[in-house]
Amino acid sequence: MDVIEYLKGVYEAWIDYPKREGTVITDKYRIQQFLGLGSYGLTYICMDVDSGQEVVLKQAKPSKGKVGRDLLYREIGVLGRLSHPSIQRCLASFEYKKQLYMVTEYVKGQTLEDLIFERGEVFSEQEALRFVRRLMEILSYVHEQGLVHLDIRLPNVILDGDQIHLIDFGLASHLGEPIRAKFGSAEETTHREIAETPNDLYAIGHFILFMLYSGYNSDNFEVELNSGWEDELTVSPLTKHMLRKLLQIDPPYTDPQQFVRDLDHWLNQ
Ligand SMILES: Nc1ncnc2c1ncn2[C@@H]1O[C@H](COP(=O)(O)OP(=O)(O)OP(=O)(O)O)[C@@H](O)[C@H]1O
Repeated sequence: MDVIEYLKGVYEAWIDYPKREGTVITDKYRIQQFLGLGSYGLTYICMDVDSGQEVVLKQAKPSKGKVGRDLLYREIGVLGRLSHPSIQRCLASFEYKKQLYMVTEYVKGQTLEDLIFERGEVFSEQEALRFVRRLMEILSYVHEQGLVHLDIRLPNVILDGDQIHLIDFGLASHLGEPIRAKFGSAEETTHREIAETPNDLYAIGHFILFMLYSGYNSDNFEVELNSGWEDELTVSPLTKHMLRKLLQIDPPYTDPQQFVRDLDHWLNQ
């Protein structure tokens, strides 16, 4: 690494350094906990001191400059179009000391990633398909609004009691738009795919595999997920059929409702 790159890294880490707990933004949002540093934002749990409500505050990463702001503006625009009990509402957006912020509802509960990998939750085939059927209701709503989520993954699905929430609309695109790869990722400049519902269905296929592998005894989870799930998992022929279509091994579902019909058929048999 040359000296310039090194100094740039040090400078970025310094300007992106998370704010301390207790810091108050615009006299209204008191920072309670830093949640994480994403590809273009810093996210905190805050207390809205006026309403006493816990909210999530996302700040565009200062080091990403205009690009970070544009991506956060985009996410604000996407959330503004959505109104669904399982999707966090955008409560406000504002500029403060030349920084852009977005305020959304705080979703309590645990991500599917934490449930499976930290708490060791195991999902049977039926439980996994029932869960995904409910997730498809949320996703169908998103698709009906002309959007594709493009980041359906275990950490972006939260279970709060019996309620499922879908979060992280940072990559969401309008149907037919060219897909932007995750900011800073290796494919950033090479991705040319168009955003379509099968992109989300493909991710749903992987999502189901992760849920089904929760009951699989092995030390080498990742490797096996990418290789022989058809040999390793014992699932019904219809589940295998659905997975092969979702994962585009067989001709994919062109309409998500075809998948929902197959799911309903499985669940009602
Ligand atoms: N509304 C929310 N309620 C609860 N937790 C949230 C909410 N929004 C984000 N989080 C959590 O905050 C953390 C940071 O989220 P954020 O979307 O900023 O970045 P990321 O998802 O980690 O990265 P990237 O932006 O690169 O996808 C994640 O752990 C996420 O689960």
